[in-house]
Amino acid sequence: STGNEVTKPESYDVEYLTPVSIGTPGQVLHLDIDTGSSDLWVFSSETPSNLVNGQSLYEPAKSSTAQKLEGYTWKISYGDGSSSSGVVYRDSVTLGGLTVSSQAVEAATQVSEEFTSDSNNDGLLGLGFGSLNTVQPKGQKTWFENIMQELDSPIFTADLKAGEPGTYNFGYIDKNAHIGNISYVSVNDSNGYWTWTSPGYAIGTGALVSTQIMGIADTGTTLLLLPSTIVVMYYAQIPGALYDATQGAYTLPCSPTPPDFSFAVGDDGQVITIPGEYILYAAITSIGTMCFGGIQADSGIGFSIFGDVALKAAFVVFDGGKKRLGWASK
Ligand SMILES: CC1CCN(C(=N)N)CC1
Repeated sequence: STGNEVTKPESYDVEYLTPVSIGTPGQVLHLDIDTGSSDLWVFSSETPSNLVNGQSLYEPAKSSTAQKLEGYTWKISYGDGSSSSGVVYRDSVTLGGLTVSSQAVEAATQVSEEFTSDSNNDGLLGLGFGSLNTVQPKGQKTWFENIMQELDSPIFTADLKAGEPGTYNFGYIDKNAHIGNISYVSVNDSNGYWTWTSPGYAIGTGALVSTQIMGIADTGTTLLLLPSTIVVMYYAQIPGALYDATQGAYTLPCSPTPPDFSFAVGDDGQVITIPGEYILYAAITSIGTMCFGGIQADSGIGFSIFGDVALKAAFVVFDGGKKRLGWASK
């Protein structure tokens, strides 16, 4: 089988939300598909109403196929300091027309302020590796791990776009969605993420700098987080760019358009070029002409993060069968 689903950007492409149907009859929630985590959790009838602010709720009591996993709990915290926790059901979950009949659905009984204030986001659907799943006493498989063997090919692809809807495909590669070759690189899943190593980068029209950049392909992170040395080099090319200690981030003039940023993939010379305009992430209102940089340092994380700023410049194949990533321009 194969499937596909449209995913829509929130403002500033901060995240992309995808319709997912849970239970019988189907309850449609809009979830943040996140290759950097491995829990499928949702706002629910068990989320205290003071923590709910417009989100759609999963109501297991209204699903004839919901089964409570008695004594099972989950608790997760994300890179940005947000967190959630709760209880666990098994129920039918359909994404892109593909149904997993018994998927662990984690119902939130607690969510942090960041989630309460994000009224369009009804929860997360993790597509990292199952080793990251937080359910106790037994970790649960992701939706992709559960559907994989039904798929024509054990893969899914991400085609995120700047300021417009993109697509997640399951089980096949849409040749019309990419330009030129797909270059594949091996994935080390030992930390549960889609971890790979880029062999180098280029700034603007400059020559490729050969250096290994180990990072994760992460649809759930908004920006491109790279080693500080590279980030300093990039913003040094931009008059007026500066590290704003109050924001804890690099900022740059919103005009002119800054240089493109390219990263290499594989040993066949493939590069993915991020247009400079993607690096003008958002205007910093109080200062007016200054913008928040779409490239920031990965300090303290231990690896780089190829988040949406990078992913929306590429067609990316997440190959669960061969544990590899494929990158193509589009
Ligand atoms: C290493 C961190 C990357 C960002 N995260 C995520 N996409 N869920 C959390 C983990």
